[in-house]
Amino acid sequence: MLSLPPLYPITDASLVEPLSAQIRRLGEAGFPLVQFRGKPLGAKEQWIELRTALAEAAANGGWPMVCVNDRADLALLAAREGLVPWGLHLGQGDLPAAEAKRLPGLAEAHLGASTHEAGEWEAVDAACDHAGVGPFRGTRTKAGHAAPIGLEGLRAGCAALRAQDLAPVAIGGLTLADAAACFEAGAESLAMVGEVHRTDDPAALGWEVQRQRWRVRPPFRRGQGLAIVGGSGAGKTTLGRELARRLALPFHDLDGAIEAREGRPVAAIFSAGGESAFRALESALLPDLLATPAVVALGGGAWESPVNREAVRTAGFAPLWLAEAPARAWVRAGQDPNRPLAQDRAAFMARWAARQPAWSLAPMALAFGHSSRELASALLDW
Ligand SMILES: Nc1ncnc2c1ncn2[C@@H]1O[C@H](COP(=O)(O)OP(=O)(O)O)[C@@H](O)[C@H]1O
Ligand SMILES: O=C(O)C1=C[C@@H](OP(=O)(O)O)[C@@H](O)[C@H](O)C1
Ligand SMILES: [Mg+2]
Repeated sequence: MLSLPPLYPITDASLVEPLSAQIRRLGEAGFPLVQFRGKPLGAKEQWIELRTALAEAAANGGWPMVCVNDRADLALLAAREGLVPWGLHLGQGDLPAAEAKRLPGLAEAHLGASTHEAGEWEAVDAACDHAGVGPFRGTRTKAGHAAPIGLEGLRAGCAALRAQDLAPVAIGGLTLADAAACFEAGAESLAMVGEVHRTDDPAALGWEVQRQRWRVRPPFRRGQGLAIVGGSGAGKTTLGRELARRLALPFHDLDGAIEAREGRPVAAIFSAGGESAFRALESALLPDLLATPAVVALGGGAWESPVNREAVRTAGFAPLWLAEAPARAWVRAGQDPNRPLAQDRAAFMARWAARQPAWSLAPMALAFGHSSRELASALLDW
């Protein structure tokens, strides 16, 4: 099943703040995925805002990922400009997902559907990998919506979607107080419009919703090995060491193991043999670190290799994507002399954007500005 963030914010076109500014602000707050919903604005304004948002995200490591609501035409236009959105969310009356998938540039886009009742829950277009289930309750952000489904409807909808391997997204007037019940009912993610724009601290809201999800569905089992993946400077090594200490498991840093084996720093390995020499060492050493349960922090590029991903999977380790905002990671890792691929900001961001689809295969952990210690506590609070 597709891995989604616990909280999925949606833009609100009734606000004074332009949609592109909302997306930038939510990305900076730490949200990896935001839905661009431009209704009821006209096509011209929606297009300007969408293009601005996607261009800004592209220059910032592909963060946040943007899912376009309704407008396959605008998603297509964006793709034609090389600004392929993360996904496209289609309502019952919009272009069918299977047709949208045929549009040039959108073959890889994540397609979502809106579902409101039995019948729709069981018959989602096979081109989709996630779907909204709602409305949970009546909401003022959407006029003329379907009847509220409540907790029982949500439970039935989520079960039907999960049976089709679709990630269920609860939607419709949700607040923080609903989070635990919605996750218990089977939601993978909570989509919010009102609550996320009402609060003056969306990061705190995102953090609390994430805690609720982890309490209901821990991201790994006790005793199970953990493989932390994500970009350079995300905090993988720091979090990994902290988690291992608390779990009383050994800690291995893949870069550290390589340096110990080679007797020289990462930068020296890169300057002597280039990136390919370093990648060969990563793949050769990783299986040793996965031999017994441990917390393993991978380097920023290690998860790109299908061989390494398979090694983690066959070892029974739980992968965890430490999904940090790349701008924040750059402040920490940028121009570190021992991180050869973190020297030029534009190259760092382009690499981040290219790697994000692979990282996002793993369940994510979001820091929202919290320390590694706080993140470790939240991850183990079950
Ligand atoms: N959650 C965090 N908040 C603030 N600083 C952090 C956090 N996690 C890591 N750091 C700091 O950022 C730098 C990079 O962290 P590191 O663990 O080496 O990242 P990675 O292994 O993902 O490249 C370190 O100086 C570390 O102390
Ligand atoms: O991004 C990358 O490809 C790299 C990241 C580094 O690890 P961190 O993610 O711990 O910085 C290290 O493996 C090497 O410099 C290459
Ligand atoms: Mg590291």
